[in-house]
Amino acid sequence: MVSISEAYHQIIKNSVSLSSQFVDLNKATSYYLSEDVISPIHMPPFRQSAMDGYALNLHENEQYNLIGEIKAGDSRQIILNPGDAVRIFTGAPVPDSANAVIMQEKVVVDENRLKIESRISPQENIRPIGEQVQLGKIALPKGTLLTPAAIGFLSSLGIARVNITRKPSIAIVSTGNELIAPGELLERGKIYESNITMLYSALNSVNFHDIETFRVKDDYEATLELIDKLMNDYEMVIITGGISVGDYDFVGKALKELKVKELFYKVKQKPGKPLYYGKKGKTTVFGLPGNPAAALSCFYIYVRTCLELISGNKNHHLSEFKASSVNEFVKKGDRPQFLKAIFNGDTVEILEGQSSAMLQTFAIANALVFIPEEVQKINMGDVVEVIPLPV
Ligand SMILES: Nc1nc2c(c(=O)[nH]1)N[C@H]1C(S)=C(S)[C@@H](COP(=O)(O)OP(=O)(O)OC[C@H]3O[C@@H](n4cnc5c(N)ncnc54)[C@H](O)[C@@H]3O)O[C@H]1N2
Ligand code: MOO
Repeated sequence: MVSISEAYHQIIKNSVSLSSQFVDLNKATSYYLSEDVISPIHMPPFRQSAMDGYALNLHENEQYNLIGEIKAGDSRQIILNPGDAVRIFTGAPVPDSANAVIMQEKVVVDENRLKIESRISPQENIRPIGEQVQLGKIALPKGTLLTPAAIGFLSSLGIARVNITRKPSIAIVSTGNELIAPGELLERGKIYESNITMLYSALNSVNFHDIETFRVKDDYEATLELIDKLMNDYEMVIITGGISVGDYDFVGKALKELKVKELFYKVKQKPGKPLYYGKKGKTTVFGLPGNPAAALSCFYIYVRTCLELISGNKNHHLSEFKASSVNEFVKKGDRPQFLKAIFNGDTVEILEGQSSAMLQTFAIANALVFIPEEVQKINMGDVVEVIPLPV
């Protein structure tokens, strides 16, 4: 059995970025850049007006001669002498001979004469060439998450394809004779399968979509055969159930037989003690406990960390939040615990019903509270560590 920090460290040590691939920018959302993007242009590419108003060649006096107009998209240069003004609009190119733009609200216009009604400084309301980024400089560094803002920014530089770190192909497997599908008759001893749908949804919620699902009975040969095939066909295999010590828990035995390198098995934590992590060739395998709430906790803490790292995220942190508890909690046993909770920014409520078989509490939680090994009791007002959950 390893500690939580040893387990986490093993994941950090063994999770290597997948290969990179060029994709169209409109397919790149939520991927990480696999290399620096160098700007192919100055942005903005020309001196741009930041306001609708008048471009001026400043002089001592408040009176200007209006000599023309420049709209957004125009390319012509107008030459202004000191005391000249041109009508200009937001985004239009400011003539080289103009040195300020005044908002139209701050002038009075009479035919071709213009009087400015407030002080104006040189370069006011002009966006200089390359203000955001200069040609040849790093626009976004390797490892940047391609959010809508990042995609928009790259688009503004005329970039249509980007080199991203790939995300893994993922197989989710449920094990168990007791599992039936929705619509099937709920005979005594059976339960509806929920881990596959839950993990599928959890993966989608953190932007992983290349997923196939599989079911296997508590049968050693069938388990061995399926895992063997999946380890060859997928880059990540997430198995739920059959990883504990019962006579019909065949996952550990199959992984051993298949010579998967065990990086850890069993973590001193609650829930999720029988968690397994291993690798064979290009494929990572997690054996999650069958108990649904334990499986989901392990997903958020360990599987997601691994997914982020192999997908090129260099800055993944589980939690940077602290909040004061609005209630008391007494820990049973000495294992560190991840507790389902509701976090509202300053305070956090630890929920009733923490059993690893219960999903109802998890369904209303938006965070996990971490209780370290040495803490036995949380008092009202104690500051605790909070891990927010993705929605
Ligand atoms: N003698 C011991 N027994 C157990 C130990 C132990 O240390 N010694 N650990 C317990 C803990 S902690 C956990 S967690 C479970 C984990 O067991 P498995 O990972 O082998 O999971 P199963 O036995 O297959 O199932 C456990 C539980 O979860 C339900 N389940 C499984 N798969 C699904 C699914 N896809 N959808 C919904 N529910 C599922 C299953 O029916 C069981 O109720 O072991 C303890 N035992
Ligand atoms: O580890 Mo189990 O998940 O405590 O019930």
